[in-house]
Amino acid sequence: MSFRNSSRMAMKALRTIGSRRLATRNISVMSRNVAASTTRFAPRMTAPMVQTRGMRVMDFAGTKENVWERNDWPREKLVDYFKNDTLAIIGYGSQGHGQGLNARDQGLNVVVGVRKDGASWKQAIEDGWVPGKTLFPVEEAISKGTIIMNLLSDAAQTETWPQIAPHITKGKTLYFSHGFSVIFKDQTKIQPPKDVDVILVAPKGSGRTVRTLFKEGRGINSSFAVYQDVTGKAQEKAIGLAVAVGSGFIYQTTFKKEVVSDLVGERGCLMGGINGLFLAQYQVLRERGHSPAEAFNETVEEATQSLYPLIGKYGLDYMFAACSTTARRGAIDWTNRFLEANKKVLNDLYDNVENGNEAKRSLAYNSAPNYRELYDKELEEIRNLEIWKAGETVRSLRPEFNKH
Ligand SMILES: NC(=O)C1=CN([C@@H]2O[C@H](COP(=O)(O)OP(=O)(O)OC[C@H]3O[C@@H](n4cnc5c(N)ncnc54)[C@H](OP(=O)(O)O)[C@@H]3O)[C@@H](O)[C@H]2O)C=CC1
Ligand SMILES: CC[C@](O)(C(C)=O)C(=O)O
Ligand SMILES: [Mg+2]
Ligand SMILES: [Mg+2]
Repeated sequence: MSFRNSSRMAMKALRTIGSRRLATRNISVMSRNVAASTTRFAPRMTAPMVQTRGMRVMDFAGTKENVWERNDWPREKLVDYFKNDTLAIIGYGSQGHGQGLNARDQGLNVVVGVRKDGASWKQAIEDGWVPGKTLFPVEEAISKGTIIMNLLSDAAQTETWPQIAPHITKGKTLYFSHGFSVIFKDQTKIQPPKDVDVILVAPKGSGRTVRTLFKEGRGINSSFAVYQDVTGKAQEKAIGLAVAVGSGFIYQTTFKKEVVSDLVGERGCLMGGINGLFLAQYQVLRERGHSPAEAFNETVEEATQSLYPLIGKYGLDYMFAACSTTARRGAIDWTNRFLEANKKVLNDLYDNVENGNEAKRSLAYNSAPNYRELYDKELEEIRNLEIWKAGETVRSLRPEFNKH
């Protein structure tokens, strides 16, 4: 069987995976297919080492970590567990929208709290939240909620805390999707009351993806953490809420570790780093006489359309194996140069996250009343860079946009 056929079959097999049980069965079929030409690059699955109710201890490359999964929280159990609760989603940005709609679709009691007549208020109405019934100004929503899910922007959490705090009364649960407000409390002044559970569920992906994966019947990976456990139920509640808002697998962390890794990740590989690397390569190719289309195809289009999805599905070794021996030789040889250069930058970044400099910058910038316009201006500048203008044209040629 040719490599192309075997990898196509492997892709198809992966797409059909609907549950862990199905995956376990399919994986051996898939491995056989891929093995025909790339024996050492067949996808592997790690079996759970221990299975107690609801929690698995998994071996991650030699380190054991606990993982919870949504299969242990079927919808009936969720509805029963939270039957006396009202989830108050405060803020309706990317996460408020994804988490709120998912929890509502799971059958839980959910209300949304945002500034009246702001952009989020209007969006919430479009998504079917009803003013006076399920959509309220922030303080009113908090007064109705038993689980207060603070999904305002991190800067707005600081700004609104003096108004919000008095409504976080004994017996309620305070929920965040980021360790930011609590960990950088020297700057945010957010000190949760002592008599409430304080938990975190942080989806490891955009709120838009939280919603789309849920609608596809899948779930996003999320982290959870407990900062304060007054009831003795904080952990169980966090895991239940993680499932309610659309998580598939749920990993344990602390508020500190979540916020530090998150701020590093988004400034590094996920957003800032990749932007910098794309730009650097594109500029070098252009400065050395290559056309915009060639530079874009060789930098972004091939990455996102061909190679990175292979990493996502099967791992880096599989992607390397799918490329030429010429490419592999060069890629392996040049890795260390990039590793060394980037580790310096990433260590610098980590220090600036850990010492609070990044939090300070983010709070200052995002507290500006015109923060949206400021970003719009910067994003407009990015959109107009030659690399992304060239990208628009390259994308327009894709079959889905070019039907004739
Ligand atoms: N974006 C993501 O995918 C992820 C976000 N997170 C975390 O989730 C939380 C929410 O983030 P995200 O969904 O991106 O939301 P945003 O950062 O986009 O915040 C949007 C909400 O904040 C409100 N808001 C902004 N300023 C104010 C203010 N001064 N007073 C009242 N409300 C205000 C907006 O209301 P209005 O429309 O009225 O201005 C809007 O509802 C954050 O802690 C973030 O770090 C975690 C994982 C991923
Ligand atoms: C990568 C950006 C993120 O941390 C996220 C989507 O996880 C965010 O803060 O939006
Ligand atoms: Mg993140
Ligand atoms: Mg983040």
